[in-house]
Amino acid sequence: MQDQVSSANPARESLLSVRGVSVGFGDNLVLDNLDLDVYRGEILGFVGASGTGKSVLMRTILRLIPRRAGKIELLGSDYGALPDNDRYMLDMKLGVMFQHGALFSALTVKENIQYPMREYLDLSPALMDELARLKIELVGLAPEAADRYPSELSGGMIKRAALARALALDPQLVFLDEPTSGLDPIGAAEFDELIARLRDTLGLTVYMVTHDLDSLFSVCDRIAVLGKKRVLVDGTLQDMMNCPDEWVQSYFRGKRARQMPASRQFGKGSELA
Ligand SMILES: Nc1ncnc2c1ncn2[C@@H]1O[C@H](COP(=O)(O)OP(=O)(O)OP(=O)(O)O)[C@@H](O)[C@H]1O
Repeated sequence: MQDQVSSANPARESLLSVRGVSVGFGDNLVLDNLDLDVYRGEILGFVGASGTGKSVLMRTILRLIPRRAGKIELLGSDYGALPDNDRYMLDMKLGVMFQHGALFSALTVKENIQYPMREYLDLSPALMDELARLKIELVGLAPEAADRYPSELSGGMIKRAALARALALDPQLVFLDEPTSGLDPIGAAEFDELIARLRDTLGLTVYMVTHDLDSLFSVCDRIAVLGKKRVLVDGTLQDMMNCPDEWVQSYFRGKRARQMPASRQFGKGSELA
């Protein structure tokens, strides 16, 4: 692995393992020989300057974009090498929340949540209603939200409904693309708390693309920084502080970062320099 600063830990179970991945469009090589791990039970915050390829990597992991080289293992399996039925089972263990929610506008919240259930499971309408009700409660929406259409929801409610849909099949690993973007600071903090609670209560593993320093400081167990077409550094906030890269320094030691209250500075087992 080139000169990446890494906290790769063979003792922990990696639910997502990315090795030597390269992705490009024509002459534009966006990712070059990139390595990354996400470990069971953690919230990984994935950051990087605009246009560095955070969405491209997430879409590549989800097989929405082909890669030119490299290997990706999800929950210990190489998707491409699996028989169809095992791929189907693997898909069910992954949840995705795209930026802006991407709810189906013609479906109610309940119908949106039930969409993956209809696609992957064969359940009675009564059971699907009960499951949707539980997911709605889990993400902190009022029961009445079930019959509302996305156009009738606030930004925060849309995020929660999209999270409920991502959790519809009880996934092990959830991908969140900028989950707090567009929310006011209180709404964003509440959403962060919800994600942390789901990690703690459901043992959820979370891959979160974010620009939100609050989220990085308060709920992420580990951070990975994308730059120069690869992961420049990954680890705790302390690792970010010690990274000599100029962008990492200005991001984590810049004015916005210094304004963070000490009480919001980092979860599990790490301390600020
Ligand atoms: N479908 C595509 N076809 C061609 N180029 C693409 C495509 N998708 C992304 N790119 C290019 O890949 C690069 C990385 O884009 P990407 O959207 O992943 O950046 P990002 O880090 O997610 O940015 P932001 O933080 O602004 O969302 C950009 O140069 C973009 O133009």
